[in-house]
Amino acid sequence: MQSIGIIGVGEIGQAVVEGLRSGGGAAPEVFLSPRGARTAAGLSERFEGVRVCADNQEVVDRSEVVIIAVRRQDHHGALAGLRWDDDKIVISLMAGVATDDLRRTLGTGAPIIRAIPLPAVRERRSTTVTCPSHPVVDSLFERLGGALPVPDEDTFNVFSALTGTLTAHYAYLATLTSWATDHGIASDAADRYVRSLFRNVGRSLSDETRPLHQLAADHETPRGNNERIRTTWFDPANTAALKEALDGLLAQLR
Ligand SMILES: NC(=O)C1=CN([C@@H]2O[C@H](COP(=O)(O)OP(=O)(O)OC[C@H]3O[C@@H](n4cnc5c(N)ncnc54)[C@H](OP(=O)(O)O)[C@@H]3O)[C@@H](O)[C@H]2O)C=CC1
Repeated sequence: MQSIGIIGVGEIGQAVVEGLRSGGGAAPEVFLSPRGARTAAGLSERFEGVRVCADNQEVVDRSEVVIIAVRRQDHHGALAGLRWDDDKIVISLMAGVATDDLRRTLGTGAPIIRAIPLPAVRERRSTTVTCPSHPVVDSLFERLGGALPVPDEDTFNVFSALTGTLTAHYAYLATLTSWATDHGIASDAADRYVRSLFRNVGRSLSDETRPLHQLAADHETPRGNNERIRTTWFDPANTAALKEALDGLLAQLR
């Protein structure tokens, strides 16, 4: 692939460009849409071969692969009226926009692939779910940390819902910290300790030989403190509430 365009240069668009340009190797030319002007200008200053286009049509015209990374509510405004040749490859990062709906908006027979890269693609450390599998798209995301192709949008939406749990995890950690400060611990000490605890959890997750339930068991002394919190807080009602929230999100994504 020689050229890649990005329509919507925000948080995730920027991370993709940084990932493509970090780590060396031949990188495609990158053409950016002009909105998100400061971010786009910053990227073109930092990286050779990254240019800001005059408008979204120029991004499409100059690129073999076009990544759409605008917010769902902005996509009609960003895309309506653009002309797409059928030999383009379109990658949509927008959560909750079905491929058939996007095809109607774009009015093209070009392949449309949905993908869920996460900000860690900037360090080439995120596994990106793609749907359906496409050799060019999968090899692009392999380069950014790994591709996990899935065959249909029902499956894709389940992964998309899982992605929606990330900030709840950070909020959980922040709640632990604030509980400690309520008990008189200095907030910087609580913050430092909670980060240290869960950084080690992150490291354990890299060991893919142990299933997740076994990781939990391996960290738990029978009738010890961890078992107590797991069974008194993460009880069946709490588990059901989490699954219900995920079901609600999945229904909205379909
Ligand atoms: N953030 C993430 O981790 C992930 C996000 N996504 C998806 O990617 C999409 C973007 O998310 P995110 O990067 O967080 O959002 P941001 O709000 O950070 O970025 C969206 C960008 O789109 C730009 N934009 C708005 N309208 C237009 C237009 N008409 N033409 C060109 N660009 C336009 C905005 O410009 P301006 O600033 O000028 O308004 C902004 O720079 C969403 O659909 C989201 O679901 C998918 C995977 C992960």
